Amino acid sequence: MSDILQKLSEVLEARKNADADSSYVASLYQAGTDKILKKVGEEAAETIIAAKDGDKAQIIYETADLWFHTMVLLAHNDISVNAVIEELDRRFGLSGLDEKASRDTK
Ligand SMILES: N=c1c2ncn([C@@H]3O[C@H](COP(=O)(O)OP(=O)(O)OP(=O)(O)O)[C@@H](O)[C@H]3O)c2ncn1[C@@H]1O[C@H](COP(=O)(O)O)[C@@H](O)[C@H]1O
Repeated sequence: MSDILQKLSEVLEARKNADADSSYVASLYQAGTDKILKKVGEEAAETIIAAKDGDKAQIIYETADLWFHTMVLLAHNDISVNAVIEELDRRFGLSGLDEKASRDTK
């Protein structure tokens, strides 16, 4: 895992014991799943708009917001970022078309 994802994961875990008044992440945990999901949805929509506009800097900025809020969602569900990385690793080299074909025959 990249160093920043590892370091951010550790901060997100530590924020489970933080005060919502002094931490944005703690305030999301305190607000609960619906608030976190709302932020994930908003950031996904903003990423889509940036991509439609063809603004590369804005796509990077909004994708960082989206990844960050997705990581908060994972942490809130006690799922490590490594679990997602392991899933991507498991899929590595398996064509999406082949994977879909194997599902369609089941
Ligand atoms: N990477 C981030 C990060 N990316 C985005 N954001 C925040 O996510 C929010 C994005 O929401 P919006 O752009 O919609 O802004 P907003 O209108 O203020 O949000 P709402 O009031 O609608 O919730 C902003 O408040 C950003 O500051 C982040 N907040 C924190 N981090 C990381 O998380 C760490 C812990 O943060 P705290 O818990 O606040 O200490 C920080 O040190 C950073 O490393």
